[in-house]
Amino acid sequence: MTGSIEARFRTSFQGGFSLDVDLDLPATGVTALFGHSGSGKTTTLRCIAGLNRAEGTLRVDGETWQDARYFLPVHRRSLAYVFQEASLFPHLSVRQNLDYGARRIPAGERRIEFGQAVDWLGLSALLDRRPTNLSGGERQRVAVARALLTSPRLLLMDEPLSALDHQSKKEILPYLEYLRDALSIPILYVTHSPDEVARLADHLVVLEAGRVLADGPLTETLARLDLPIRQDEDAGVALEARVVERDARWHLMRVAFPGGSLWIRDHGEEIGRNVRMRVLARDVSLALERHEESSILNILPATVTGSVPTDHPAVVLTQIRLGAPGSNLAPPANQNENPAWILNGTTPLISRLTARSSEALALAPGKQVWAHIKTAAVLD
Ligand SMILES: Nc1ncnc2c1ncn2[C@@H]1O[C@H](COP(=O)(O)OP(=O)(O)OP(=O)(O)O)[C@@H](O)[C@H]1O
Repeated sequence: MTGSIEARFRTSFQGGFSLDVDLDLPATGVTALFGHSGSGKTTTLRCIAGLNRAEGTLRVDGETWQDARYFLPVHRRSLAYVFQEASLFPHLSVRQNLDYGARRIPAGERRIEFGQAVDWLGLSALLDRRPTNLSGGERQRVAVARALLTSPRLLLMDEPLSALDHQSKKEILPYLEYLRDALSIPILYVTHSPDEVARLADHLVVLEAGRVLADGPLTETLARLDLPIRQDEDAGVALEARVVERDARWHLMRVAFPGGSLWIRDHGEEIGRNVRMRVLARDVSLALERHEESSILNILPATVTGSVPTDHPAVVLTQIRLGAPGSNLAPPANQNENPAWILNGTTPLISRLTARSSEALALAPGKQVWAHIKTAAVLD
């Protein structure tokens, strides 16, 4: 794949850490850089910003910012950087802080106008306030708006929520989701929060010890069984689905995605809207039969694609693919799978089950199964 950001860097520090990454990242949406502390996330962003002078190549949208003979200095790189703590001018009002961002760009080159940034980040009621009178979440919203007013071609965010409490994170996330969908520029977003990855990312890069362990679309990468991101109790997959049907009597809505669809609690979105959902491995069980008498509403045909042990010998994680080509399970009789409600393609899920069940069902790659999905949550 040739993305809009091609970044290859090699650098090492006294103390032993070395970074060696080779990334092709998409032109739009949020790419999360995820990894444990010290894996090289911030160093990668700093290399992109030109704050660290690594060996390598950087091309953004076809324009070379760095190669063996050339190094575009930091201040000439069309990017904005949002840090953990908003660094606003305390003696200026919110409006003046925002103007400061906008002033750096000649009027003819502005791609994002003042009013638009204020709207996107919900700042109109705060414009005359001083940063010291704002909450941490509000300050971060101002910092993001100020960054956007520099009309960057690339937005870098380094753990922008990690200094905020739970409530402030909850309040700011919808703004970031909105930006992800509204902006036509790529956002590189450093985090070590799996929740933020699931909510915000479209593309996921996993770093470990300065190397790229994985680099791919969100759902596929979260479903990989060989990455540290899946280690904890909350292993699962995040996916984008479309609301296709509503059952008003039972307060349910059906959401469709490549290879399947699910009935979930009605969340109020209109038909045709996209929602982001998480399906946790512990909510997916596997069976060789479609248990019609089960209380479980969502039973989908799938194919086993892999399995790994976990930290506990009783438990394994199994990867399946919904709607896998070649599935020879009979289509469900009644309520579930009208082909019109399934988008083309396949979706991977992870199931958490006991090693005993896995052996009893003789689960192995290629085996056709029924996935019983107990619950799936819309992320908000
Ligand atoms: N200027 C420097 N000189 C020496 N070592 C450095 C320098 N900058 C970073 N390092 C080291 O490089 C490694 C990677 O650091 P980096 O900040 O990129 O990690 P990170 O994944 O962003 O971590 P965190 O999640 O804790 O922010 C760390 O071991 C760090 O100590």
